[in-house]
Amino acid sequence: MTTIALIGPGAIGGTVAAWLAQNPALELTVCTRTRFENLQVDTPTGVITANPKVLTNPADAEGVDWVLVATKTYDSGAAKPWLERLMREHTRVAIIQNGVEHVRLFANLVPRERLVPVIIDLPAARSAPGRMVQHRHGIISVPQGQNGQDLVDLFAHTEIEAATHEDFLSRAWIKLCGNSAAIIPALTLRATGPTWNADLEEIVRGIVEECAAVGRAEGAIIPDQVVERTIENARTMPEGASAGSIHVDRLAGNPMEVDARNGVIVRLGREHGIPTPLNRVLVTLLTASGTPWFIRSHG
Ligand SMILES: NC(=O)C1=CN([C@@H]2O[C@H](COP(=O)(O)OP(=O)(O)OC[C@H]3O[C@@H](n4cnc5c(N)ncnc54)[C@H](OP(=O)(O)O)[C@@H]3O)[C@@H](O)[C@H]2O)C=CC1
Ligand SMILES: CC(C)(CO)C(=O)C(=O)O
Repeated sequence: MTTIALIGPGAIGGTVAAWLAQNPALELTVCTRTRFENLQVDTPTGVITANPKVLTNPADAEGVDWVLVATKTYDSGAAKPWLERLMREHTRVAIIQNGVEHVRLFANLVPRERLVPVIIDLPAARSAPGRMVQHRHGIISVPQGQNGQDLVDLFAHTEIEAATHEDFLSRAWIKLCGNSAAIIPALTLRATGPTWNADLEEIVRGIVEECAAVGRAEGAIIPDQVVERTIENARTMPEGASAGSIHVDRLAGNPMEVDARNGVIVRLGREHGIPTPLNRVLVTLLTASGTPWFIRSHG
């Protein structure tokens, strides 16, 4: 029996946990902030359900073989009390988050040799605690090596396609290029397709080209088609479509992963001497437009 604890059962964590729980050889514990009874995911091939052990207090957690962290990047620190209880000498910790800083964010919490960064392409949303919709087929990418392969094996029974990659760095930056453009709909609260024009195209191109330039300086191989594909996706984004989790967070008045998705382009760009004026302006504006804490707390 392999024991797994998943921290952060939101859109991604809840979906991943429900898929893993379909294998009775995996003993799953879900570490949550908001209690729920069971998991139910509407997947592209039907509804799956699961009844994992649910914990709300880190003091109740015990050592496991694997910890999967699926909090937002801005909640990474919240995983600390859970990790302190769940980790034993052999425990490996997979970080399922967007961005390119999985290792940096958890460097002071998990020994590097037991940390597995994960990139997930899987559009999902949460309608209520424990209730998720998985909109499309999911893909998981991890670095090559024993840890990566062992994580991939955990997903063998699922419909999520997991694979190791020799050049994980490039996978992460290519995903970030796609994610970087979502800052526009998160800011305007409109799909980009219906208002597309040459000026908007120049802005989207600039955002993604800045991301690609910084990624390449970091050592990633990013083909030009990645930039063109991202522009095409933005150009054809239909009215009413969601641009993904950052857009959902802005609409819900939640904190946003602005720093992990676009701020990082500015920060690392600065280190490499690469100008990132568009990302800088948009990060500043989106950060300034975030819902103030007193509105979030008091409605
Ligand atoms: N949604 C998507 O389609 C995709 C998201 N991603 C990435 O995956 C990551 C997760 O995103 P997503 O699932 O959308 O985020 P959600 O906001 O849906 O879920 C985050 C979860 O973390 C939980 N959490 C926060 N703090 C704690 C804590 N102290 N203890 C336990 N749980 C905690 C939240 O609790 P609570 O239930 O109280 O809110 C919530 O369940 C992000 O990096 C995102 O960018 C990647 C690909 C697609
Ligand atoms: C665009 C998407 C859904 C891709 O998996 C994503 O990464 C997000 O919403 O954060």
